[in-house]
Amino acid sequence: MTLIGFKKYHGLGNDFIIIDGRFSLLPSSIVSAEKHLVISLCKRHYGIGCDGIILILPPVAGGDFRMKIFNSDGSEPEMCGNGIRCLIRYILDDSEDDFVDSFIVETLAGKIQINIEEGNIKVDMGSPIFAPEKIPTTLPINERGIPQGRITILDQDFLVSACSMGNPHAIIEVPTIKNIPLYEWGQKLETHPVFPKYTNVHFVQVKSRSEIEILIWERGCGPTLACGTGACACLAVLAKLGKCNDLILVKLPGGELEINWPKMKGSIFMIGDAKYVYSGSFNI
Ligand SMILES: N[C@@H](CCC[C@H](N)C(=O)O)C(=O)O
Repeated sequence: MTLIGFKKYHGLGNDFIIIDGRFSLLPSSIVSAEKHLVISLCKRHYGIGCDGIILILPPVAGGDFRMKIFNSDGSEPEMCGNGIRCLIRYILDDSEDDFVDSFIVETLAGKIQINIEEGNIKVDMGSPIFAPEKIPTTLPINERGIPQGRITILDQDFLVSACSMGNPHAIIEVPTIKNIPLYEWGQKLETHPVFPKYTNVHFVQVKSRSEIEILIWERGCGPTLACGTGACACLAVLAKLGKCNDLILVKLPGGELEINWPKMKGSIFMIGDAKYVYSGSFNI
């Protein structure tokens, strides 16, 4: 049996256990994230309980470290906005050097630049991707350059827009997010065939040109309290549709994020923090 230490962090209630593999080799069942192990650790009420597991690993492509993340169903997404803030908060808490305020994290979605500004974590989330084959989606591009189309599930018709922030997102504007049957609709939309690698799903209420509120169903997790990549994808789609400014406040069930896409060109920036919850260990 091997004892594995972890620390739990959350970003607006999107919670992760972080396992640090920078300085010692982790057992192969952890690094390859054996499905049954991830599922049992993430299971609420029966396991530690979290939306996902983050491994911090030595860099392989010139970054400071590498993030490997697993959803609570054991699948491996390309990127996670709240997760990367949790990882950076962990690094800052763990470090004795107060002067480091810039990091490069390697992810499956590429290298992510992070800066610490006035105690907040500012993440360069990269440019939104609208090319259908890169999301991937079979939805056709509309006149504003967004993959968009109608999807019918459970006798309901939805106008769905798609965008990738390294991982796929489906965005559906609704008059109000109250009374959305998230479990019924989320599951069906996540696995709809127009998204061959499945998708994260966001129901969005536009409150003004500078404020939106979203309800989230995450790929491989189900409902979560926040989704950083999703908040960026919502801004990208709504800004391109001419419905919001390039700097907005995104209200999520777990709190608020400031998202900025300066002049709608290049990278989107996400500003927020993450919090330590507790430490523990488990045997495998
Ligand atoms: N919560 C995340 C996204 C995590 C990955 C997602 N479930 C996927 O499969 O793409 C975030 O904050 O971005």
